[in-house]
Amino acid sequence: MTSQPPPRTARPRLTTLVTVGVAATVLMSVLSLLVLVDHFAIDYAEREAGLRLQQLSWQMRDSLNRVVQKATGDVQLLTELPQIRDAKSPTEIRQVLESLQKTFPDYAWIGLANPDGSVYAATQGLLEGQDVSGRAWFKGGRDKLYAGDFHPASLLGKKLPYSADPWRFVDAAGPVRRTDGSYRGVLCVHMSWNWARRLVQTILTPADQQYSADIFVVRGDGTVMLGPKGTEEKTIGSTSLALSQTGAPGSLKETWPDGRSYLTGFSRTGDLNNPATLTWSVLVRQPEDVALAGARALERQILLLGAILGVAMALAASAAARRLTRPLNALSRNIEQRSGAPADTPPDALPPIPLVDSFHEAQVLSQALAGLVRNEQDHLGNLRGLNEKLESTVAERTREIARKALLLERALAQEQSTQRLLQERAAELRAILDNAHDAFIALDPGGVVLDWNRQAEKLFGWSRAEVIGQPLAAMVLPPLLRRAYERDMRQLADCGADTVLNRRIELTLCNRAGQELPVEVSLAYVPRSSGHLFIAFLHDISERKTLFESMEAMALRDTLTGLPNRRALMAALTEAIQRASRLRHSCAVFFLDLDRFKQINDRYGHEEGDELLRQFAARVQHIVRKTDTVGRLAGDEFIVILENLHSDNAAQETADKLRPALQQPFRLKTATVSLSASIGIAIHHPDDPQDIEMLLNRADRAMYLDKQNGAQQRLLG
Ligand SMILES: Nc1nc2c(ncn2[C@@H]2O[C@H](COP(=O)(O)OP(=O)(O)OP(=O)(O)O)[C@@H](O)[C@H]2O)c(=O)[nH]1
Repeated sequence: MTSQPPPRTARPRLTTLVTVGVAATVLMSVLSLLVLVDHFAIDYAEREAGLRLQQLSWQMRDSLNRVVQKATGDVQLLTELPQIRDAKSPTEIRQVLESLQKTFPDYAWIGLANPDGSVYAATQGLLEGQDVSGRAWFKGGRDKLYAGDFHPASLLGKKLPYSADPWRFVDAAGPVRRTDGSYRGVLCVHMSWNWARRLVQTILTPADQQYSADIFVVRGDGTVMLGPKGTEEKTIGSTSLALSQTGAPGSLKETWPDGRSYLTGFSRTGDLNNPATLTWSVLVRQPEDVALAGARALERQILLLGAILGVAMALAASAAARRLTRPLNALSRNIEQRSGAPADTPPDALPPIPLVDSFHEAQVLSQALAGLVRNEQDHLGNLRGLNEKLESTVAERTREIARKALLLERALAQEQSTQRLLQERAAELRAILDNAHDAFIALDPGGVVLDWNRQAEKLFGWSRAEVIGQPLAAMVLPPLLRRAYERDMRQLADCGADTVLNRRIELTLCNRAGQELPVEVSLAYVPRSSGHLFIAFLHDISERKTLFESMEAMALRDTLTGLPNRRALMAALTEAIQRASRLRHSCAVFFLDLDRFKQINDRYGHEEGDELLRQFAARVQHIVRKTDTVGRLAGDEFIVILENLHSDNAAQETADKLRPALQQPFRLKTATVSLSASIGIAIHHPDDPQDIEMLLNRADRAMYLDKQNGAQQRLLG
């Protein structure tokens, strides 16, 4: 049998694995680098941009603060000038104001209002005589220096020359007092907002403008005073605005209402507690994609470089792997050719394993394979030899097994026949047991019933099913015998043999109804490997017992009179003298002999003689006490045993009672006869020797004397 090679599953080639592995490694490295760049470079770029925007915001804030400071400083300077304080005419004041306006053209209007609010003097005479008492600058500048927030021009806008941007002002005002201390009025400068627009141009470098940086100057109410086109004088709300209003400078990334993400630097101008300053939020924003453009470009370059590097490395790895696997492939092809060759190809006809020397590992592998193939051929040779030997051994064993199988088959057939025979024997035995006249009981050594035939069912009244498995003692033994039975069974089980085994013994058992049952038992012991067995055959001997008892009774009775015979009389007399000694009473024996009985026989025949004897016996029995014993000794001789005598006279008295009674005529079948009986009395006292022969002899002798006396009396009479 040739073993099939395991099915070949499709596996990737080494070249593919190396190429993919190198490409994946490079890709992983590039991706890791990208993650690092993203984490550090983008973060760095974000922080740098935020810092730059924050600095721009500070620059703008400082510039705004400076201009407002300058305006309030100029107002303070003017209010302290004597030409203003003590001027006699508006012209004097106008000259001073206009000369200041020339130095700073963004002062669109400078004027002095009287305490009642009418403009006293102003640059270019604008608004002179007009009432400005309602203006914020007038109210705020009456007592102290005051900076007025961004507002549109009202009256003045129409009087000032045309401007591309609408006129917007920021005011600075302060009180003017004459040198004598009297109140002169309020001086105000309207500063055009254009200066702030210019400021943005100076602060934002061309580079910042190119990168779309925007500056917002926002009033406290959120109105944009300065910002990119379209945003001015509109209200905005952003996190950076809210943060800047707290006074803390900083930068953050946020999404503006246009939906774009911006980096925003923020700060706040002025001082909330100083009315001579203005508090504005300065926000400088730059789109996030513009701010981080450098870092993103770096990211793309790395990705591109990584891709090029990956492809290059993968190609190089693929080439290297192909070069490495070439000798291995040659070896594989050779091995496949060898494997595909028919099984009976002689080893010399197979292509030899080529020795590769392109690199060390391939060289070692080819040498190892060549060695392996040599070893395999050697082993194959050995294996063939072993296989042939094994086949011959197997054939021999197969023959042996076939022979043994045949023997086994015969043994089985024999066994089956023996089994059948055994079953037949068992059936026969069962039939024999069930039809046996005796009851059959099988017991285990513990006295538990194992078998119980039909006769046993009849005898004891228990069915076979009821007693199998039950202890025998509980079923058939009278309670008094159980203990003795259990002891005997133990002895039997211990010794295996006993006096009761293989002998017939008589026992009294009881049946289901509790009636005693005399049985004759023969018990046998059967030693067995599966547990010893006691078997018992029980024969009901009730009838035999009854017969025996009646025979025994008959043996002790006189057949003619039914009285105890001689044998019974001897036994009764023995017991009577024993009782007399024991109870300390006297007893007496009467020896009765009919007188001339022979004549009755001779005259009337034997049957009439028998009848006379029966009537005589009945008459004696009738006269004495029930406890006294009357028996026939032989022929016409009778014995009466009187017990429990209180005195010797009592015996005589009984004899005296008997005599006349016995002399009464006896009615026979053919005649009526009268006769007498001679009575001899022998008394036994408690201390007399217990000798019944002697006692009877004494009574006999007394009877003989009595008979003689009776004969003499008859002769004399
Ligand atoms: N009918 C009858 N006669 C019996 C029986 N046994 C003994 N006899 C007879 O009884 C008679 C006894 O006779 P004896 O011993 O001479 O006594 P007897 O004739 O009475 O004479 P005495 O005793 O001397 O008066 C014999 O004739 C016996 O045959 C019996 O069973 N039936």
